[in-house]
Parts: sequence; structure tokens; C-alpha cells
Amino acid sequence: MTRIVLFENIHPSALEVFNEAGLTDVVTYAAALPPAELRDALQGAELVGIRSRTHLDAELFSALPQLRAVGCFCIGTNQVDLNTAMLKGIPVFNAPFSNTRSVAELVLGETILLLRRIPEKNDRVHHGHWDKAADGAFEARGKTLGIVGYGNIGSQVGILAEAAGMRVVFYDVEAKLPLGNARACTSLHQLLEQADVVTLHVPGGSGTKNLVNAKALQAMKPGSILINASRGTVVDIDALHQALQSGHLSGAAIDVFPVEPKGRDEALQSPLIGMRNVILTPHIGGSTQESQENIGREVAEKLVRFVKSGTTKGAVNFPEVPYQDAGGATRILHVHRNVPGALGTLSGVMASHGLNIVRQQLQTLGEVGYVVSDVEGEVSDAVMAELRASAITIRCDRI
Ligand SMILES: NC(=O)C1=CN([C@@H]2O[C@H](COP(=O)(O)OP(=O)(O)OC[C@H]3O[C@@H](n4cnc5c(N)ncnc54)[C@H](O)[C@@H]3O)[C@@H](O)[C@H]2O)C=CC1
Ligand SMILES: O=C(O)C(=O)COP(=O)(O)O
Repeated sequence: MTRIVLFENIHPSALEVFNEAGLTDVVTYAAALPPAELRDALQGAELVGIRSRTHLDAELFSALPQLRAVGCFCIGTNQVDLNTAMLKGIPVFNAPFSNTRSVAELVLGETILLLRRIPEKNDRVHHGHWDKAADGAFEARGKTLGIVGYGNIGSQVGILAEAAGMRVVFYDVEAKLPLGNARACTSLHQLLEQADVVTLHVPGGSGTKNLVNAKALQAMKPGSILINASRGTVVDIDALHQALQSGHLSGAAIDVFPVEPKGRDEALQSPLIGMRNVILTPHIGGSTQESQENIGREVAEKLVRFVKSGTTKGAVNFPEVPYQDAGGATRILHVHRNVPGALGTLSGVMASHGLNIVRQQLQTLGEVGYVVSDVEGEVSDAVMAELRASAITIRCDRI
């Protein structure tokens, strides 16, 4: 029985998908666990499901030789050591689209609220003040929204913002098709110096660490606004604090932080706490009923298809072998070091045991190759043992 362990309150739609597929050994945890507890909880697990708060590092992968695949029930995969997972023959799947609309809607809402200084006005009314004034309050119509990272989320934010009458510019390291009337900037600086509101939608990781630093903040227009619902590492939070305190920026909405609380009962530590016209949210950009239900289903289906057929389509770190029906044959999933003659070595072992290959697919990615072979008849334990013992083999399974 395939043991599946799910963390971080993954939506029950995932459980439904696993159960419908006959995978009923599912253990669920409501929260992310610290490293030692995480390792214990994962003993014997073949599949693991996480969201953005569970870190799967090289040490953990080494302690879990039975682990076959990882499902990130979110978009970001920077919390997983993807390279180590690949070298150990473990594909990592995610849900690249399901929560993108939720983030985009939140960003549009925050744009309008911050332009009107609503966080500050809301707080004042709650504390017995009635400052009825138009000072510092602006319409979104006619303002310029600068989108940094024009991928699945950034491009949707642009469409929603244009519907509200905003002018949209974007900056991306890759060439992108501008949607609606959006215009591409040739540099981050060009975007920063013209946008009234800057919103960040780049991935986390070393390539975007402190992308918005003191210099970038200084380049932004006086009185402009920063929104970050991407990753906490993208913004130098102390520099942002300074820019807000000096009044150079008039507001900010921050959903993600360099260090985030580990659970419900831990308070966020941030210099931004208590600042005027600053919205702080607990990393809920993608947290809606709709998105979580869809993500639960989407990622669970990818894991089920991998377990049942070996397909790695949609894996973010692994050679992608598309789905193909096994047509009654026995299927051998072989992950190997990508060296010359690997396919010949593998086929040679099968031939020496009289196995006839009816279908075979090979894909490679960097140092790893993945072969899905359909063979006639039974595949004995002796064949599997010989395949596993080969010097090129990383892992080998039979379906
Ligand atoms: N706050 C939340 O709850 C959520 C946060 N996210 C975060 O949002 C990020 C973006 O999500 P998607 O739009 O779906 O990703 P995506 O991969 O579709 O788009 C990211 C874009 O950023 C661009 N990019 C990469 N490095 C860049 C750089 N240095 N400067 C400018 N552009 C750069 C890429 O070329 C790509 O077009 C995710 O990686 C995740 O970290 C995603 C979902 C929910
Ligand atoms: O999808 C992402 O990358 C997110 O940041 C959302 O993460 P979460 O599932 O809310 O922990």
C-alpha cells in the first residue's frame, strides 16, 4: 500500500482523488512540522504533499530512501531542493495555475485600497476618529501599474488593472506577449521610475533575492506604492521600512516575508508592523476556497498518474515522460545517470532475461535519464534486482 503524507492543511479534494484511485493510506497534518518531526512523520512515506512552508532539503531526502514523488500543493517550489530530488530519482509536481486568479484579485483590491489610504482611514475610524478628507486619496483610473514578472499571475493582474482604467507596464527577464494595452519596459529601472503602483510577481530563489533593494526603492516615484505577494526574499524589508518611514513611498501591501511565522500562534516579527497605510497579510495571496480545492485535485491527480503510470508530465525538476496507456503490459520505470549507452544497458538486461519490449520512452534532463519500458508478460524479482544493481541505476520500479 502506497503511504501518502500530507502537510499544511491541504484541501480534502486531494484525499478524494487519492481514495478514488484506491490510495487509502493517507496521513494528514494541519501544519508544517520542524525538521526532526517532519523526518519522523515521513518514515515509510512514498508520496509527500506540502505547501509553501515545509522545507524538503538534501538531508531529509537522504533520510527517506523510499520516497518516490513530491507534490507541492502551490505554485512556488523554492522550498524543495529540486536538484537533490532529481538526482535521487524523485519528481516534484506543483499546481502552476490554480491559485493565480486569487493572487491577481487580491493585488487589484490592494491597489485600490492603498491608493485611497483605506488601511490608515479604517484604523482611524476604529480608534474613534472621523478624518473625512480627500488628501492623499486617488482613483486607480489613469494611474500606472508596474508589474515585475509578467508570468501567469502578473499578466492576469494587468488585465484586471486595465479593466479598472489603469495604464499597465511590465518588466520580465523573458520576452512576453503583452496582453491588452500593456507595454513592456526594457529595464526594471524604467518601470520603477514611471509606476504609481509596483507589484512583484517573480519567483523566489537566488536570482530575485533583494531585487527590490534600497536603490530600487529610491528609483520609485515619490508617493508610489509597493505590493509584494511573490516571495519575502524579493524585497529588502529594512530598506522598504526606511522608504515608508521617510514618506518616499505612500503605502505597501506585503503578503510574504523573509522569515514567516511557523504557525498560527506565532507573531510576525517585522519593522513594518503598525505602519500607516501598510497592509500586512499572512501569506494568503493564493488562499481561497476555489483555489485550494482546485489545487488539491490538480496535484493529487498528478501524483496518482505518476504512481499508476509513471508519467512525469508537469514535473518541475525531472525528465518529462508523457502519459501513455500501458495496454496490459508490465511497466518498468527506470531512473539512471545520464551517461552514453544507458538505454542499451537497460535494454540489454531485459533482453538477457527474454523480455520483449513493446514500447519504450526515454527523456533526459541534465544529469538524469528516465525510461518507461512496457514489456510483455511478468517481470521477475531477479530482473528487477539486476536492473537495480546496475552502476547507472538511480532507482527502478515496476508497475
Ligand atoms: N502569495 C501567495 O500566496 C502566492 C505567491 N506566489 C508566488 O508568485 C510567484 C509568481 O507566480 P507565477 O506568476 O505563477 O509564476 P510564473 O513563473 O508564471 O511567472 C514568473 C515570471 O517572473 C519572471 N522573472 C523571473 N525572474 C525575474 C526577474 N529577475 N525580473 C523580472 N522577471 C523575472 C519569469 O520570466 C516569469 O515570467 C511564484 O513563484 C510564487 O513564488 C504564487 C502563488 C501564491
Ligand atoms: O503557491 C504559492 O507559491 C504560494 O505562495 C501559496 O502558498 P501556500 O499554499 O498558501 O502555502
